[in-house]
Amino acid sequence: MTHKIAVLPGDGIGPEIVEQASRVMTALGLDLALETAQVGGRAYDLHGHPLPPETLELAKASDAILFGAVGDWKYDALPRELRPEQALLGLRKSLGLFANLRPAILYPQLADASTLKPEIVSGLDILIVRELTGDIYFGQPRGVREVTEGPFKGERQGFDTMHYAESEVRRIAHVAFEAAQKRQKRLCSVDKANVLETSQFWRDIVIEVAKEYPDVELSHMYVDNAAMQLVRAPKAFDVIVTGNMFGDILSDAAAMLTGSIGMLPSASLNERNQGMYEPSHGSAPDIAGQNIANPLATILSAAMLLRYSLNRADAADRVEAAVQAVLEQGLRTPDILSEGTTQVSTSEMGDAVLKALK
Ligand SMILES: NC(=O)C1=CN([C@@H]2O[C@H](COP(=O)(O)OP(=O)(O)OC[C@H]3O[C@@H](n4cnc5c(N)ncnc54)[C@H](O)[C@@H]3O)[C@@H](O)[C@H]2O)C=CC1
Ligand SMILES: CC(C)CC(=O)C(=O)O
Ligand SMILES: [Mg+2]
Repeated sequence: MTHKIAVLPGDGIGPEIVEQASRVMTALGLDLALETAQVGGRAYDLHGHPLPPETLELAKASDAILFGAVGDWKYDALPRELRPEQALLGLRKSLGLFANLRPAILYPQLADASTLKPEIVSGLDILIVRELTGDIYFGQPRGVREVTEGPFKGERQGFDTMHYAESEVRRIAHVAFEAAQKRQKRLCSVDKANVLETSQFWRDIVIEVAKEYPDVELSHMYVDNAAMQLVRAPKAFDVIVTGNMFGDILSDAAAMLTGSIGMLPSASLNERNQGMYEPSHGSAPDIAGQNIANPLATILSAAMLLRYSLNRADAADRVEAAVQAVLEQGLRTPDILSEGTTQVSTSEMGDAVLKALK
């Protein structure tokens, strides 16, 4: 059976890193049909919208999506609905991709690349489960309004709305408990229940769901402390489950434990295990077009695609082993370069992974 994969490179470094991941997927010799479409600022330039209908249709009709990144400073003055980032939010919402899995693994070869001491990060293997289609990123109403009473009367005020429905919390909690069952059976739910009603509600529901998973040890942590613990003693975590905004922030922090944000892949899944796979980082306009971005997060995202959406754990293992092999050979893009290693470009890193594929 041919698997249809939508390839959406996007902006900035997106096309450079997705090219390498596409090459790796093609080289596996599987029955895959890769089809590319425009998304983000590039789609806005060409079609007047960051998520053109043809791109959305292709994504919906595919078994899985390989996504690069979107965004560039030059689009920041556009109305919100036309900004490149809306394409990503639109895809997540339209496809119901509520479960975002962000594994933060420190490959032993990169112990020196992390900004943290090797003893703090060596052996690190944590999984952040981020809710992806709710929270303040999608809550309505939002906007800018005039204040009509109180100390700020007459001023303009920006506002957003944070909310979570019970079913939204339940389904992401189930994903996280099930993931924990397959790992060290420890789940930490991160919230801000000491301040936010939404968070207290989140916590109450997670405690209810926990009754179905007596074999998983559940703990709770406020997000400010979680940010601190991630850099103080990250190995104390196994699986973290959290809301959309806290997960966005904590996963960037976790990325630095692995040496670089260029190493952190992600899978965004819906209830049918259809998925969008993308690096956790953005379009990095500061390094775009220079052939220096790290493509490994995208290549590892392709491995997650094979594992979760195509049920090809064997092929995923091959890709992950090839990434390990190139790191073992000492090959590094500038973001993970350390003493005694060899600097390579984005495309040379892709070449090396292809060569290392068994
Ligand atoms: N999933 C997506 O498409 C996301 C898009 N963005 C967008 O990306 C643009 C830039 O946002 P930033 O906040 O700067 O975040 P960013 O993740 O693009 O970059 C942050 C820093 O990490 C570096 N970096 C990122 N990926 C790298 C890689 N593969 N190899 C080496 N270095 C890498 C960048 O050079 C930069 O110094 C904005 O327009 C933002 O809205 C941001 C986050 C996610
Ligand atoms: C551009 C944002 C909506 C996405 C983001 O920062 C992320 O998913 O990590
Ligand atoms: Mg982010």
